[in-house]
Amino acid sequence: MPKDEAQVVLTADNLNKSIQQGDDSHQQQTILNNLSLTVHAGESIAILGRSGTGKSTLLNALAGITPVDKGNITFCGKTVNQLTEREKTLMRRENIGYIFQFFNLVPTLTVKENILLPLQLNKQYNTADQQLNQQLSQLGIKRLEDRYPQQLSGGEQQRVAILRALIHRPKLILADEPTGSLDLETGNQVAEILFNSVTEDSALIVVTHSEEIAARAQTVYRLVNGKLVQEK
Ligand SMILES: Nc1ncnc2c1ncn2[C@@H]1O[C@H](COP(=O)(O)OP(=O)(O)OP(=O)(O)O)[C@@H](O)[C@H]1O
Repeated sequence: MPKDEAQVVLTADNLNKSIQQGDDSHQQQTILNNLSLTVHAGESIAILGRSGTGKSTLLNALAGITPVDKGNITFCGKTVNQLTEREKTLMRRENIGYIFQFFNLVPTLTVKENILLPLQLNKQYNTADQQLNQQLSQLGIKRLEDRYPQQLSGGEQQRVAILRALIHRPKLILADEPTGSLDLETGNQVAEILFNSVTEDSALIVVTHSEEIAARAQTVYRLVNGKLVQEK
C-alpha cells in the first residue's frame, strides 16, 4: 500500500524543546525546533544524527516520557499531551515497544522474565513461546534465559531488551541505537528481527549511527539543528 494511503500511527506537530545549559538558567540549548513527523502503519524509519543532537530526546518525547515545551503528539488517535501520567504509562505498556539505549532491564528478573514482562503487565496470555524460543536461539542467548541482567555482557543485555520490546507486538517500536553494543554479525541478526517485526499495522523508528541499519529503513531522516531532514 502506498505510504500516503496507510493509516497514520503517530503525528508530531511543531515540537519544541529546549534544555538549560549548565547551571546558568538563562542559557538555553534548543534540542527540537518546530520538528514535525508523520509515521504511517507499515513504515520503518531510521533517524541518523551526530552525537548529542537530540535523537534520544526525540524518542522520549514521542513516547510521552519527556514533555515538550510546545507542539502536539498524536498517537493511535489520542493527543499524548492531554493524557495523565497513568494513561501515558498504559499507552506505552500496551502500544509501544521501547528499546532504550542503556537497556533498562529489571535487575531482579531473569532474562526470560524480563522478556515476558510486557505480556504479564498487559495480562496477555503468552502465545509467543515457540517464536520466543526460536528468537532466543537465533540471537544466541537461549542458554542465558535463567540468568539475571548483571550476569550478562552489554551485548547480551541489548538482545534481551530487543526481544522484550517486541513480545507484545506493539503498534510502535522505538529503538535507540539497538545494535550499539553488538558485533556486525549479531547486529545484522538483530536488525533482521527488528525490521521483520514491522507489520501492516505497526511501525518502527530506529535511531542509529549505522548507515547499514539505516539503509534497511523505508524512510531515513537526519536530525540537524532540531529538525528532521529527509534523506530517503
Ligand atoms: N537529563 C538531561 N538534562 C540536561 N541535558 C540533557 C539531559 N539529557 C540529555 N541532555 C542533553 O541534551 C542534548 C541531546 O541529548 P540526546 O541524548 O537526546 O542526544 P543524542 O542525539 O541521542 O546523542 P547520542 O547519539 O550521543 O546518544 C545533549 O546536549 C545532552 O547533553
